Amino acid sequence: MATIRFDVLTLFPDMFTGFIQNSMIQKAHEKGLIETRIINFRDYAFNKHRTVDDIPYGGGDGMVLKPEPFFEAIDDLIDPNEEKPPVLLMSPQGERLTQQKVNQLATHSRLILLCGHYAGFDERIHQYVATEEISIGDYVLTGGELPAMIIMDSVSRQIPGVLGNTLSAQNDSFADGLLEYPQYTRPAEYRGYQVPEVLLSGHHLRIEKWRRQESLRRTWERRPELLDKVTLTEEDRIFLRQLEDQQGE
Ligand SMILES: CN1CCN(c2ccccc2CNc2ccc(C(N)=O)cn2)CC1
Repeated sequence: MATIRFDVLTLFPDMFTGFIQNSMIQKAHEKGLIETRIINFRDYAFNKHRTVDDIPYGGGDGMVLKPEPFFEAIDDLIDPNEEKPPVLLMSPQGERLTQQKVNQLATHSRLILLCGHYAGFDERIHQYVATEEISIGDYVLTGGELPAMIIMDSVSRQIPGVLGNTLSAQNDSFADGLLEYPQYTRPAEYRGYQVPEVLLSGHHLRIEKWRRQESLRRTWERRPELLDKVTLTEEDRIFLRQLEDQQGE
């Protein structure tokens, strides 16, 4: 029994082959934790020429995705007696994707993702097919396929058992709201560039402290607005005050 299933409606199913085969999703597939169905919504364009798009009413450039294929596909995918799963429309006008949103999406057993192209979707798809709209960021893409893969990747990571060591999903920086601390590996010195001594010390408490402080420092330097949402210990506050004092100098 898969713990989550992704149904993706797209005109470019081949875009997903490499992504699915070369990611942890493949292993999760084999473990039966994740199922994916990539569906070409042109298969649901039952008009004579199987067209999925048409010119916009009111004039203007570009082509708009017709409602029919999406309504027909959803009717085929969703059993009317079942509770309707989230139908996510990937668009620049959507709610910004955050780790919190990802975690919430991961609680569902099924997600349907709508990938648009051309000039976008007929509004009736937004209104009556999609249950919510998601944007991966404030920039324009040619289609919703990459945003759909981002949803699949980020949500899959939150499914227990998908990542080998479940700890790594919980320890993700965004899980505690801070940016990730610096990582190092061998050699300890390379072209004169040294790995911080503390990491070679084997003192786990000192290493943990150093990592927490480096997460705080990096967040303070690059994304200070994230600090408002983080639960800080007294020790954290002391460290941040030191950073502020140093900046004052
Ligand atoms: C020139 N316009 C063509 C139509 N398009 C559009 C409009 C509506 C839905 C999907 C798309 C596909 N594009 C996306 C999709 C998502 C994102 C995101 N940020 O999540 C950015 N772009 C917007 C751009």
